[in-house]
Amino acid sequence: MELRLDGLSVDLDGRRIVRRLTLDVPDGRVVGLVGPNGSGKSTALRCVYRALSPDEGRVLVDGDDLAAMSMRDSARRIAALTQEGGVDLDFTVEELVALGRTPHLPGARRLDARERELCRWAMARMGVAHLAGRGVLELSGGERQRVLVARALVQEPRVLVLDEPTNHLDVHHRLELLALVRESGVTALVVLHDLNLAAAACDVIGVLSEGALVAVGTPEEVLTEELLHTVFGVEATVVAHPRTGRTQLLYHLPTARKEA
Ligand SMILES: Nc1ncnc2c1ncn2[C@@H]1O[C@H](COP(=O)(O)OP(=O)(O)OP(=O)(O)O)[C@@H](O)[C@H]1O
Repeated sequence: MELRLDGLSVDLDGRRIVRRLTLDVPDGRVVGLVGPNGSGKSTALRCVYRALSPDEGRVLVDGDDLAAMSMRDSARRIAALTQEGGVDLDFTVEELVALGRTPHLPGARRLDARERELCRWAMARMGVAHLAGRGVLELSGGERQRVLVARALVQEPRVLVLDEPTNHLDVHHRLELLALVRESGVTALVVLHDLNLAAAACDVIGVLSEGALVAVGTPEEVLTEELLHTVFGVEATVVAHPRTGRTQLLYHLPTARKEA
């Protein structure tokens, strides 16, 4: 299933936050959206999971305009792991994970045996099976994040939208999560701050700056020393990973300016 952001513009409080953003996520590919703080990444993603309607442009899923779909219909196709998808009700872990099935449950139907097995699989896959009976409010930030990923998995989405999914996760779980997204074959659009993780995990990277897409291509094409300097204001040396050959960045700490 392919996702297309087609000329999206978003105005908030009279300010244009996203400017004519067009970006394709081909079927089964992982596309990263990166950019400095405040460049409009989360705002663009919010249009995809329908927390916002764009002022211009459309979001297309396999050519179908999201705006013309029912919320339930789009929730069957798209799962989102968001910054605002917090948990404020005291569900147990297994209850929260089971809620991922909601878009697929007509009326008050209960989970069937396959769906219960799917929930167990997702909790095991995210390493939270041992927390099944615990209240989600008692979990650490990283545990909770992994529970939310398990909930997104049981939704069995064709498109996954992830806003900074590695927040709160230790390095092991960061790598596991991105490997899982890659292996799952799901079409994924993911906002990442860590450019080395983006380079390792994404087929294509789009770079937003002040709401506009200023570069798009493979990590190797996009993550140049010049772009890092002009868009992010950092100095870095671009190298090829000695084992995988993929682009990686070695950052230079800014030199402290000496007082005159
Ligand atoms: N509801 C809102 N009302 C007004 N302005 C908003 C609103 N939400 C976001 N903004 C502004 O839009 C701009 C882009 O915000 P957004 O969260 O999309 O950026 P981002 O690229 O995801 O940033 P970060 O990397 O810091 O998470 C920011 O200047 C922000 O202050």
